[in-house]
Amino acid sequence: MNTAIPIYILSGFLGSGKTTFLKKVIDFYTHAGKKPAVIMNEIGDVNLDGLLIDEEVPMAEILGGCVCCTNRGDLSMAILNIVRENSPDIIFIESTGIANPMEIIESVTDASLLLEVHLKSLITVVDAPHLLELVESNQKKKTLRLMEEQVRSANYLIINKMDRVGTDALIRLQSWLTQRNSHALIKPAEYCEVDFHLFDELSRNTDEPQKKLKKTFTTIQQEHHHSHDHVMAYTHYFDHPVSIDNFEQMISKLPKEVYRAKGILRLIDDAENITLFQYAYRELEFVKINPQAKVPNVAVFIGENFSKDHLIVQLHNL
Ligand SMILES: Nc1nc2c(ncn2[C@@H]2O[C@H](COP(=O)(O)OP(=O)(O)OP(=O)(O)O)[C@@H](O)[C@H]2O)c(=O)[nH]1
Repeated sequence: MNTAIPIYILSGFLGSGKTTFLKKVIDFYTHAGKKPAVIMNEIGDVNLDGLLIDEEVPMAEILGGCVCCTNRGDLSMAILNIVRENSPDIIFIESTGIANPMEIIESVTDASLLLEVHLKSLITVVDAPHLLELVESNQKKKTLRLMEEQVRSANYLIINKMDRVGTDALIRLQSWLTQRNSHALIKPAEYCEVDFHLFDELSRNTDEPQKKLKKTFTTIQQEHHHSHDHVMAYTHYFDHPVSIDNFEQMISKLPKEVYRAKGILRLIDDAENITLFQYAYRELEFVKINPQAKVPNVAVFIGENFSKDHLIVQLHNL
């Protein structure tokens, strides 16, 4: 059973409703007897959103810049500290409205090299009237491109502020979103009021076999989802040392959709050392490391729409 602490990244353009969602999802988990923790990143030097969150909830703030551009190491450190100091059951990271989620995913996976956390889901909130206006003005503006990035990386999309648009707008937005991300679950909402039981169930099932997941989605949701093989990051913990030859072979057979992987290995032929591996743009690199604290044997794979099930089989054969 996977005991790693689940991490959820909350993305979405400035003012789309991330904090609104965060407050509600925290209440939901707190009432369910769980201990959530929050990491907030603000471009400015103060965190006003943090004031909206119950002070009992452990919170770390990264202020004065966007973690995706300048302070990536800070986010990994914030995760490490919050886990060590507060032992949460679940962690939410609220990114700045201008963050590129792929960079945040990198920081989370960096942290998962050092302790048992794992990226569970990326939720993107879109502001229905704002997005509609940008889309229909038909201009390839920077903001729209950033929103597209945020939409593409999500596996749960909330079309928020539905009180401000009509049903025809919803149909147009759903079509626009599905064209950019056919794998995410799309939920229209007012004030981010979504079915949190369903949200929790779907998040939990992300680790379940493909078949069961599909069944859950189709029975409860009745929306168009082609596949839930779409994962942003898969974290695998090894319970035994691996052979370097087999490992290299496995990496060489990775589909092109897996564009990044990294991890810490114990190698059969080099049992006394700990080896860090890095894989990017089809190049694999090994570095011996000497960590001060205990580290897990772990590999993290990042990509778009790759088959997690297929990868798991390859990893189990190592
Ligand atoms: N009309 C309307 N307003 C909403 C809705 N959801 C959130 N808001 C309001 O929109 C504003 C921004 O919401 P936040 O939750 O702070 O948005 P955010 O994404 O955290 O904003 P940043 O931290 O600036 O990126 C607040 O005033 C909310 O009350 C909605 O569904 N409808």
